Amino acid sequence: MTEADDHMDFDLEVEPEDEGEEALETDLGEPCLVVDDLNVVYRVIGGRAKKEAEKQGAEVREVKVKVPFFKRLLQAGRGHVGAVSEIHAVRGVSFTVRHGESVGIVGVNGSGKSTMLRAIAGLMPPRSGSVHVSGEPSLLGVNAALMPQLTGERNIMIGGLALGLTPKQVDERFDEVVEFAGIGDFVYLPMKTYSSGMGARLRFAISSSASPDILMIDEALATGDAAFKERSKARIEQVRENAGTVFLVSHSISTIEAMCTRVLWMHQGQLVMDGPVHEVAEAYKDFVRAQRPGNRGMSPARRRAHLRKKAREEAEQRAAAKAQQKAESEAKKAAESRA
Ligand SMILES: Nc1ncnc2c1ncn2[C@@H]1O[C@H](COP(=O)(O)OP(=O)(O)OP(=O)(O)O)[C@@H](O)[C@H]1O
Repeated sequence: MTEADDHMDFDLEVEPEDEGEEALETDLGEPCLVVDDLNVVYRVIGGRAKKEAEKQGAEVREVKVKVPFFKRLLQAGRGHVGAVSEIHAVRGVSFTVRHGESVGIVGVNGSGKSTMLRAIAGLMPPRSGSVHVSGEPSLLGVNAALMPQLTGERNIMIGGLALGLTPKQVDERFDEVVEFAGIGDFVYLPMKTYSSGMGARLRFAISSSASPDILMIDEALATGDAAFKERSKARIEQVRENAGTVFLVSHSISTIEAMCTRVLWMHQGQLVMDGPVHEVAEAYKDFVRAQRPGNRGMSPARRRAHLRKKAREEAEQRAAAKAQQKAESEAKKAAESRA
């Protein structure tokens, strides 16, 4: 992958453990989350974050910050801190989610997936728009509470308490959380000594231990082996059966297909598609393939011709299927009238 392509690190391969797997359909309840015209903006100083965001296609603009006269006097001779820019990470996103839904979020690097989850969890104030949640949004609440300098053991207690469990309930679930995270005796060491995968798995294990109303999983599943994924899937189904809602951000489309019923596709901070898992997954895969270096070289005219040909083929397939259906139903009617 070249540097220019490194924001496209998604995975279209079907993982062996995801082969043929689909999320269970459950009865959907009342809406539990309404995101209404959400806009989230980061303010950054200096050029690095700005450049990175521009490379990822985010909307970036320089802002003029008025420095009061006395501050300018105080800073005189100290050099300036650099230009201030605003990165518009989430742009006018609206959707509603019902109890029991399992929602995947896809999009290339920097498309705003994590920022949106952070805003839903109340960790990022929106610039405008609103998020209405009924119930307790989990994971990130726990993330905020955890402390890297403390042992996994202490963090399980802190995280459990943050999720509303009593100390006795945390004690009862301790072994299960450690086993789920697969971190063994590391649980007695400070979390800052963990690999990023171990940390992510422990956070997921803690967050899902209290059957939260809304469970948010940001890439944690990518850090586990097949057995961890299997345990996660069972945990996700359990949360949904208790009418909870699951959000899953993943770069692995097969993980999303195996675990979600609905997908939101974000691009450059905007919601470009929201629909049933297979519909959005197919459209996203097409987009990813078209972005691959070989295909990106296609001239606009050739790409248009390619898309026209594809649309024609699909229309022909649909017409053939319809004709066959009609012929079958006429044959059936004829057979019935003969009988
Ligand atoms: N803490 C931050 N400060 C400034 N800009 C940020 C910060 N976090 C994210 N951004 C910028 O906001 C935009 C959206 O980033 P975000 O991390 O939400 O995207 P993402 O889709 O989750 O990406 P990835 O798949 O790489 O995790 C990007 O342009 C990113 O550079």
